[in-house]
Amino acid sequence: MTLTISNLQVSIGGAKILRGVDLALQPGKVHGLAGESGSGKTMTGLATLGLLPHGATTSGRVDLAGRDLLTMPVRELNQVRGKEVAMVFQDPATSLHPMLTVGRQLTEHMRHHLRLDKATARAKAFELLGKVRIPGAEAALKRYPHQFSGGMRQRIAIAVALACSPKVLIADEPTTALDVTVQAGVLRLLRSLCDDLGLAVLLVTHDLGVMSAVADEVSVMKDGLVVETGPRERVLRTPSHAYTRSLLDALPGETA
Ligand SMILES: Nc1ncnc2c1ncn2[C@@H]1O[C@H](COP(=O)(O)OP(=O)(O)OP(=O)(O)O)[C@@H](O)[C@H]1O
Repeated sequence: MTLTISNLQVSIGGAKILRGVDLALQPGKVHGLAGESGSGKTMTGLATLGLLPHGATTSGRVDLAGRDLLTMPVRELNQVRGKEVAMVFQDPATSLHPMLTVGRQLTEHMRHHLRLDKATARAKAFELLGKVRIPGAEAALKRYPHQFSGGMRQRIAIAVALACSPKVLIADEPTTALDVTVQAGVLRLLRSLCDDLGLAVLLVTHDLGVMSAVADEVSVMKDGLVVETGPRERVLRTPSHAYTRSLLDALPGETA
């Protein structure tokens, strides 16, 4: 399922945050979205879920299989969220409830959206933990988020996001809060989920190193606009925009 953002403009309290963003996500592809802090990466991700801050005014189109998510009634949007488009945040604590077991969090999501009975949901939760490579899934279902390491928690948050088999996954700085030694594992996981499940992934990151490790396509944002977009090798090896070049110059080593 393709998600296409066309001429997306977002204003909050008179300030223009996004000034006409165009972006297309394809099934089975990781689309990296880079750019400096405040350039509008997070807002672009939130717009795809109808999660913009209260009072935001929008124009343009966020098209998911012929439906515009910007103008969709809230009830319908609640169905799309989680079920068709899901999000993973920088801090897994944002998506995981500290007082509920991992099993409960995985199964409630599925029981609500997919109307699964308890036993079926539990079997699916077990399977999901295997998919995100959490060892000892049976025991893990009974534990609480704080009983896992940061990297494991992010894997669990990814499992929760995938519980209802969404077609689009927005991952906003999913490895930024993690120790460098576990970052690569989470990125590899996202890559393989994208390939195996045919997910369309938007990977928001300020880190071009992360981008070069997993993205197929790369877009670079500056001041609320996408200033450059294209296949990873092209954008990272022969950038056409001065801003992309300056981001690359700031990197310590070789990329792409
Ligand atoms: N709730 C809000 N209300 C008003 N303005 C906001 C709100 N959240 C963010 N902004 C503004 O929107 C702009 C874009 O922010 P956004 O978080 O999308 O940037 P970003 O590229 O994701 O940056 P970062 O890498 O720091 O997360 C910034 O100027 C920010 O100050």
